[in-house]
Amino acid sequence: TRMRVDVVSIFPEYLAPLDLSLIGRARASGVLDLAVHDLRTWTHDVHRTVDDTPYGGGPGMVMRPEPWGEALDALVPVGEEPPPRLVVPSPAGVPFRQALAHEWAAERHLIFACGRYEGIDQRVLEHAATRMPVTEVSLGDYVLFGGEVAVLVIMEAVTRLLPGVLGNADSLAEESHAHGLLEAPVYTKPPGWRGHDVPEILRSGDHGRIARWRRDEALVRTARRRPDMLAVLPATELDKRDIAA
Ligand SMILES: N#Cc1c(-c2ccc3ccn(Cc4ccncc4)c3c2)n[nH]c1N
Repeated sequence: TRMRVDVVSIFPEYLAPLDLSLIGRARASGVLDLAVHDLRTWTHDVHRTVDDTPYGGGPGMVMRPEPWGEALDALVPVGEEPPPRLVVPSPAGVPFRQALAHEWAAERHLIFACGRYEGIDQRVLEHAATRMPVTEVSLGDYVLFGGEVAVLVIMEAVTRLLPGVLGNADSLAEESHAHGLLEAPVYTKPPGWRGHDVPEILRSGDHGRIARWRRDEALVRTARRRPDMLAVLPATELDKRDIAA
């Protein structure tokens, strides 16, 4: 197996979609070995308590450190080399981007800690960092209820980069971000649909002109929707299209 992934959550059923489609195939093909664990496995009281009131006051509850400590003890064999990476989705995390997906696709073992409530006692991450690399990561500037959906997103972005998971046709989708622009629009049959026609050029068979048309469309879209992406393009890319303002 190329990669082992452990996910710990108080809502393990939230991760059920990881059994489906591409990720299901990656697991069946043996390239990905995934296990989802219920954090309450590592509680010992009759109510299986995972949360408590926050020191310093404030609204909501905080996840207790003890169950997380025992969960990580159980999931990280002593002396595992290289150590797993602990990924903790959090509103206070670093932005999750394709570069991180590529980095994490090269890991042998990932452990995802799904928080709920107001988050996980920070000492869990501090203690884990003495044994393994720890990354607090955020999907974006909006507020979720917990880390589970972030793990679904991250697992999709990482799994599709594992060898053999993408058919070569899909891998082109990955390429298209390589030029640092948004993708051009896509079309398929029928050529005319509800009065809307496919751009003639795409049916011309002139692959040079089609490539240019797609790049122009990608640039226009990027300029309109993500000007921030253009700001970081190497100048040569802009000069190529003589659109430098
Ligand atoms: N990744 C990611 C996220 C989260 C996120 C992730 C984990 C947890 C655990 C608990 N919460 C709820 C909460 C806690 C504190 N402040 C606000 C909300 C989470 C939110 N919100 N937005 C993102 N982009």
